[in-house]
Amino acid sequence: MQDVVGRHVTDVIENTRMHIVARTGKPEIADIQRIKGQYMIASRIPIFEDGKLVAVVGTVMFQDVRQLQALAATVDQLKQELAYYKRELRRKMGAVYRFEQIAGSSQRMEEVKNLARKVANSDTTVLIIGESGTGKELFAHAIHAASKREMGPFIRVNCAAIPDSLLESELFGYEEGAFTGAARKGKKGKFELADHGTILLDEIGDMPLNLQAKLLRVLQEKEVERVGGTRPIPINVRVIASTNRNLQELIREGKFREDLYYRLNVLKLEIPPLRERGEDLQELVESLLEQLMETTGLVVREIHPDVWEILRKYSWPGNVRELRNVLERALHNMEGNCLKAEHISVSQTDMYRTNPAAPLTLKESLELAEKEAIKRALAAAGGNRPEAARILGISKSGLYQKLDKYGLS
Ligand SMILES: Nc1ncnc2c1ncn2[C@@H]1O[C@H](COP(=O)(O)OP(=O)(O)OP(=O)(O)O)[C@@H](O)[C@H]1O
Repeated sequence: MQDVVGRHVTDVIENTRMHIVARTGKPEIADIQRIKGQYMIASRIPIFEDGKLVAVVGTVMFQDVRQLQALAATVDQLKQELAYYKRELRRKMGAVYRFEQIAGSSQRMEEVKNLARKVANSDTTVLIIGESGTGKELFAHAIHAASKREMGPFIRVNCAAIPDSLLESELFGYEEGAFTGAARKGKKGKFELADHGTILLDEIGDMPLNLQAKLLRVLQEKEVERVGGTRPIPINVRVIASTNRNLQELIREGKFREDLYYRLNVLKLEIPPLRERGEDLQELVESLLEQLMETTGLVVREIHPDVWEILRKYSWPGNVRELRNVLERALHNMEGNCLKAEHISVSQTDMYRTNPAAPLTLKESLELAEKEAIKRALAAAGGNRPEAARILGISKSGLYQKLDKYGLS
């Protein structure tokens, strides 16, 4: 140490640039420097006092660049492992779909996907509306998976499937002894389970009014109170709500709270029905068949052109879910590896709704008219079938046969 004091740095350290930094005042971080035949990683940092450069500090981070290469290799491996665990965790947590898996490049779908992608990374509440089977849940998954909450839980609650009497405790949990006579232990609700993640409130339009009020408070206060509980529990949850019902109509009917609607409707995603995006059909069929071949082990090598004709003419009242079901049935009906028209079974009377101007055979026209007449009679009879048969002027058994034929039973 003694013998270096007072000597110029260039006499002491090989290939040094300390004196240059002392002149320029510009720090040099992680620079490669060759010393005694070895490459090292060095940083040179100028020190200022009252705006005046007074010293330069030099440090060697790696004595040998090979150490750095080893570190880089370790980081690479860790990154790969992390990606693997992220994938596994995501599968376990339930958010299995990503935007890339949402098939459909029609302009309308692209618009919806772009909007959803844009909003995914914020904590914005999203309201997804669209007919049943259009892919609302898929979008909710993809938004979660593209957000900074992706490592957190994704919890879905179907508000229509849970009896009203249980929904409150399902959503908000309950404290020990909350239910009289029951020695049940307390339980976390879905909101608590979704902490640091996303909750999907599916079929929100079916939530009873009293719970809508409680939900509104939860969204405003960002805390939940368990049934029978006395202390609020803070929660950090992103909310996505979805419905196939017309919420504005429900508001007019007094069945949905307007203030809750505005709380949820921060960003609205409208998923178009399949019949309005015929351009997506081919991409959807390919994507769904790929999934189905994987799950069923059956293989389609060829699709007969007649199949496309049927699929294009059909109006898809059940949207993509129905398309998936039709394809799955077709796959099981197939004998070889070629998908043919005879394997596809769709309701004949829903065939031409997509294009009312499409020419029909006489039989098809008659069937359409018959189906329409039956629907009207049933509506007029308030669902009473013998009465509907009387209106139609046919026997009860005749009506039952036709209900079966048209899938109306
Ligand atoms: N764009 C798409 N690409 C691939 N698969 C899709 C697409 N849209 C929907 N599906 C498939 O269709 C089925 C129904 O989708 P999903 O459950 O998301 O519909 P939904 O709108 O939430 O229906 P519901 O309102 O009845 O709950 C699922 O099997 C989903 O994988």
